[in-house]
Amino acid sequence: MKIKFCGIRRPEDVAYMNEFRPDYVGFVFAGTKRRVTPEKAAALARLLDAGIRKVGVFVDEPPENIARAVKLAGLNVVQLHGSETAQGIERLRTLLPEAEIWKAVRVENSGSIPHALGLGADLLLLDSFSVTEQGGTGKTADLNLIRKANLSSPFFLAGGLNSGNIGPIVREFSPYGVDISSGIETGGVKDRRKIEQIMRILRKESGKAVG
Ligand SMILES: O=C(O)c1ccccc1N[C@@H]1O[C@H](COP(=O)(O)O)[C@@H](O)[C@H]1O
Repeated sequence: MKIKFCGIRRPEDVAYMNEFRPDYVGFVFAGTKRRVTPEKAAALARLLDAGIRKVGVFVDEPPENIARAVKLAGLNVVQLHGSETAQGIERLRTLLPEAEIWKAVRVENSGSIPHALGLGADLLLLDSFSVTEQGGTGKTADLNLIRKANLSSPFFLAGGLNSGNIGPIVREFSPYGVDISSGIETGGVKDRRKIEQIMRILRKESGKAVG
């Protein structure tokens, strides 16, 4: 099972990533408290272990701006967390033929996942829905809707995952990967102890069932 830690924005956060080595780290380019500029992401990316893949999180950003950030910071994956369309994704593929494209689904109702499956992304990332925020909410996704969707393609699971709930959730859903942001923070900043704790749980779970 792949592990992504999101919302990296300080050199200390990069040091924690290099120590615990998730598969992916995410830089948030949307206008939230975790936002970094492409230049800042590039500076942090230079400190990151070369074996960790870099994800850029964007919300309804024009494809040309996304392409600029990807090239500047050397990102491997684009995570689209807004209401992006199939045409937007097609345009991104033309601009960034090498990048993986993930579509985040803020799971609101039974139509959310089927709609996203038709957009042509490489992978879906299932997150919680909120009227006021577009991601990084710390709120658990609607697991009943995810259960009912019975997805047959690999997906990332996100939304309020933390050391208290992640074990049973990954056991039930066997996601391709998990994405955690709020659950490894204390007082709005990444917390080394929480990262260590969650890595311990995920390594144990991977050894057990998820592979
Ligand atoms: O983290 C953010 O601030 C953010 C802002 C806008 C869009 C997405 C964002 N993060 C993504 O949100 C999910 C869930 O995060 P959490 O664990 O519930 O805090 C995750 O995929 C982040 O990449």
